[in-house]
Amino acid sequence: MATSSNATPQQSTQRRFKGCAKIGDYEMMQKLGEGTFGEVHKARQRATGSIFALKKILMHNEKDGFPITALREIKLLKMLSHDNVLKLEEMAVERPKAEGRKRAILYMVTPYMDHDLSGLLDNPDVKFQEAQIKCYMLQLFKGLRYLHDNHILHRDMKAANLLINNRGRLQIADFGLARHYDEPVPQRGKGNGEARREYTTLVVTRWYRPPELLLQLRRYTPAIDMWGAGCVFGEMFKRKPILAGQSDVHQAQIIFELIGAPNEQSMPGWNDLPGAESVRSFGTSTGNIAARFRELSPTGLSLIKDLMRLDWRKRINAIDAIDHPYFRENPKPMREEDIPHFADSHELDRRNARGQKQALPPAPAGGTVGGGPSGEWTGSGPPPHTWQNGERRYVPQDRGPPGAERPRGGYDRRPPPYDHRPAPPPPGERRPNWGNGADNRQGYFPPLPGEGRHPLPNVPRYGADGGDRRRGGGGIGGGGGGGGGVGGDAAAGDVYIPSYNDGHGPRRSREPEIRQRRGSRDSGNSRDGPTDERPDRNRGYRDRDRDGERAGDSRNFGRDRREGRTRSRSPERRDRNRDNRNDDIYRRR
Ligand SMILES: Nc1ncnc2c1ncn2[C@@H]1O[C@H](COP(=O)(O)OP(=O)(O)OP(=O)(O)O)[C@@H](O)[C@H]1O
Repeated sequence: MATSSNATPQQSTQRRFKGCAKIGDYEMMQKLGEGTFGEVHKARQRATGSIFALKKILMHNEKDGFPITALREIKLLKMLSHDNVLKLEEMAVERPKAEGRKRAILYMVTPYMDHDLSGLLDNPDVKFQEAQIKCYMLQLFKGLRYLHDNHILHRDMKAANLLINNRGRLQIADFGLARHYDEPVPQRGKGNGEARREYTTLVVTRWYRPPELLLQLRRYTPAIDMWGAGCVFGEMFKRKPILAGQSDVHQAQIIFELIGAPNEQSMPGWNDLPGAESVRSFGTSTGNIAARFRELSPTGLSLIKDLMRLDWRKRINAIDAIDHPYFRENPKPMREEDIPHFADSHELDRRNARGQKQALPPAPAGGTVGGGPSGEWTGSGPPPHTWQNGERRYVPQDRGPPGAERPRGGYDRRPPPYDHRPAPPPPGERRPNWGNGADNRQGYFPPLPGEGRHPLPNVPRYGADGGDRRRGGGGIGGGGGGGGGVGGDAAAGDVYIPSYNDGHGPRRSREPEIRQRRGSRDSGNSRDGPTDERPDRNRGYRDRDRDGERAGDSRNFGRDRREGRTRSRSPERRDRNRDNRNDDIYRRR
């Protein structure tokens, strides 16, 4: 009989990516989730009876072609193999039929996971014990250590992207925003280092977005994922997102209320970041994290503080987080097999249970965080930042010098001298081939619009006008510039506008119209204005789509693409079409 999660992660990580199946090989059972880019369905493989999750890659507008985020996710997941990273088993294709659809629909087939963390925390029947939280956090850190060690930034760390099964296994999912990290990987006891190249700041769902991204630091590091892990850690205790900002400015405000306002000591260089202007008036809060997390022991509090350090250079890395004393004190982390079983809980189930068709509105202003001083140490024993041990453990004070300077804009395919290549993977772990000597990382992933170099040869690009187009006059609301830009040098132009020569001569650059559109958006403080206030399900705001819009990519995707499409096709008709497509896949049962 098919049980849930027949395809165990352990087995699945050892199985090789198979290739492409037909959608008819699967029997659709129920919808598990829907996001900006995919709809996830539970399905039974007819031949084996095993249960899988099929993520249908939504093409909001067929003319736009295959979404670049899906392409990235597939490429990455095919390469990765770790117990705490969701495994892509195969792709399944649904061929076009005679009803007018020209393109095939593609599905990513992954092991079925009984819960996502967001759904689980939202389930009133589920109570987490601290030992269980420790077990999940350790697994999360192991997954992150594997990703970071392999030069991958996830860039969308949040509870809804952490999948859990009834055998206590946690896996990181949703790699649509992930990308290769072109810098030295984090080292034990040395925080997350510093980046030399620039990336787009328009990543990470707002409620989980770190302060440096809100202030538009482009040279960010794996520390952005560690901040998200800190938010998830807190969320497991509070059972709801701990920093539910209503706008980017508000997000920064509630972060500084919780952690303390930035200063040269707590966040060196913050004042020079493009978004600093908007937060200068926030006052001098000393933070209230100790009061907010009274349920945590001093070491637990020290872990959350280490994860949520404003200084991204000193934020704890995944290697050191695994070794944190919190995991050695009682209660000890529960063993995976001892974690109780729960009824399947996915974010969508919870939303349906509440009868919500649309996502919840975000928390009201200042609703969940803030009020009350007390950033000071209130626990018994020594302040957490002084802990040390004689072993090779986390030593917050000793960060060491940053790595050697890397030539700007360089796309040297040779391993740079500072590139600490990871040790060979343990049995059962697969690494992307850039970790195995074949350093083809550049061009491996198609860049999101606005960052990196285009992987395809001979595709002309526009927008490299030499100007720094960071918008917004230094305010958070102005939106960040895109990362890399042409040739990876954001300063040389952060607008990415591919022009596809369709045989009718070169397309005109859309730059003028983009400038115009930007101008109007900027003046309206658009990132915080009503047009941007679109809840991402009930988990904050999805920003990956802004990459597309911001960059003025003719292949605009995500929200903006859908908004564009709304002009010609009503939301009702769009929903009807989607429902029809769903009817179609379920009819095959
Ligand atoms: N393998 C799986 N097993 C069970 N549920 C899954 C699986 N993969 C995804 N889901 C469910 O579907 C939801 C959305 O999945 P995912 O985040 O991959 O899609 P997305 O379109 O990228 O969403 P988002 O817009 O939030 O990024 C998850 O939160 C989870 O509830």
